[in-house]
Amino acid sequence: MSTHYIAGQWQPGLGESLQSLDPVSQAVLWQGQGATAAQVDAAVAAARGAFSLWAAHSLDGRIAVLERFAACLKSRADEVARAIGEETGKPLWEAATEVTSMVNKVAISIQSYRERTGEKSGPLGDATAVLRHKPHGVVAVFGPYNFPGHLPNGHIVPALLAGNCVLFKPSELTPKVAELTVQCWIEAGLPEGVLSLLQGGRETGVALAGHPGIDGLFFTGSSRTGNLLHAQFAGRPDKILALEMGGNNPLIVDQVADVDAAVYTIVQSAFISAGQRCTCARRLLVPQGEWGDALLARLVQVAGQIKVGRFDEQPAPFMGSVISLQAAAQLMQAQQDLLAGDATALLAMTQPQADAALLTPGILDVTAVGERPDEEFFGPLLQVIRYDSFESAIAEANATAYGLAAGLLSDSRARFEQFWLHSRAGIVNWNKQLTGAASTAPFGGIGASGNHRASAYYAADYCAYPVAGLESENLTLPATLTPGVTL
Ligand SMILES: NC(=O)c1ccc[n+]([C@@H]2O[C@H](COP(=O)([O-])OP(=O)(O)OC[C@H]3O[C@@H](n4cnc5c(N)ncnc54)[C@H](O)[C@@H]3O)[C@@H](O)[C@H]2O)c1
Ligand SMILES: O=CCC[C@H](NC(=O)CCC(=O)O)C(=O)O
Repeated sequence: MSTHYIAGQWQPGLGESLQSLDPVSQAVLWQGQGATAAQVDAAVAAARGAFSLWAAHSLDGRIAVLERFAACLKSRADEVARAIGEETGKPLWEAATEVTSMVNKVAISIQSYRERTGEKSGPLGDATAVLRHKPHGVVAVFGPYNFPGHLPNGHIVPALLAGNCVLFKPSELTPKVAELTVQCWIEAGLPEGVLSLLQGGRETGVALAGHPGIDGLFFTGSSRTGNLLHAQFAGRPDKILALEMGGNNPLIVDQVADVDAAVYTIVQSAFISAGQRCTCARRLLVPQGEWGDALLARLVQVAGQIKVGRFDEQPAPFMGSVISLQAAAQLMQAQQDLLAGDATALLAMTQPQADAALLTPGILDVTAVGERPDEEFFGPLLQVIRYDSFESAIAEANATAYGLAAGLLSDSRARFEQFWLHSRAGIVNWNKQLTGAASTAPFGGIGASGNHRASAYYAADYCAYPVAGLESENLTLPATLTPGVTL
């Protein structure tokens, strides 16, 4: 069984049994065994062995491999999109956009590498001041399930471009997409050992994160896991750790002229990917009063008509399933807990079939809930909070330990400027949906959402370290010697 790719060879796993399931039909899509600590050791050793040659490759040589990878993905786009749809449940149209993002990541990373971590030099006295960048060495990449192709790719592409060797541990819920991605790297001609694929869950993750042979770890996933990794890396300033984590993202609605535009933007913010994007709006802040009541009535009407269905259903649904029956059950429980604590269902989230992870959009008014949980409910469950002044809406928006994305829908520039000044988040949008961030911009959050190492366009920054130097072709005595030295 080809489960792991280690030292240029596909090999079976020797660890825990793994299966990935179609979240709707529960059909088995992939099965194998996770990588053991010994297999992690072998992959780290292969990467260490491959590092100096890969780092010494010319930049053009590494770019050529990346471009062949992008070409392979393009030629297998339908197959990869289908695997994404099957494993995550997201509709095919959306899975296709994920593959496009993966392809585009290559050109964007090359541009970013040159701009942010390329070479610079200039005269300084009788020498040349030179700035170059070097790769860290061997880095681990941990991916989440919600973008099983695009998000690990957002670490892997810039890491390889900078000359690092990579140990890729995808989410245990999406091994098939990871396998297809690695097949493309192999087809692109990546030298042996430069990239390994280690499938597995927590056990494999723990073995890899704690391995003394890695120089860094680039993580995208939940704040819970990210915090564990942060604690594990404490006292290790020699290792680089980039954490891209979750959010409890606020979206403030001001009294705007175009109600339908507001409703559409809220739907795209809260319910795309069945609410399984780190940037999804979790808290909708709506003014008290008649205008706010009318906006919510329209939102409930539109959200109640959203088409939910299997990833390959035709006509296409807007929302697919959540990742698993377990995730669906947890979300249903979260809704029940909120309702038990004084929330009101404006539109109850439902699970129409007990044996499928399809959920319909849910909208709860939680204004009356005394102690609102500052938690990320990673699914189609939107919490509404009514506010009485714009200042109190901003305060409410900031009432979170997270700080990933925040947005404002308002016709007033002055209000946007006030919001921008006071909001605490790495992404601050105005009259645009919170989701769908551009790869040509940095992407990261503050607070519990990240550790100040933004990804996307700024991923180049954590993939290489700067080396500054003073250089001169000849060693010469300076014209004036310092006092007290005679030659
Ligand atoms: N900020 C971002 O860029 C971003 C992007 C996408 C998703 N996310 C977040 O990711 C979460 C959803 O993804 P998920 O559920 O797959 O995240 P997760 O934290 O459960 O898993 C992420 C990865 O960590 C591994 N892992 C889990 N426990 C581990 C441990 N104890 N030690 C080592 N590795 C471990 C998993 O196997 C997986 O590969 C959401 O919270 C979402 O907001 C953030
Ligand atoms: O689920 C979290 C990420 C969602 C996505 N963000 C990006 O794609 C950032 C750009 C990049 O990483 O290249 C979104 O905002 O929808």
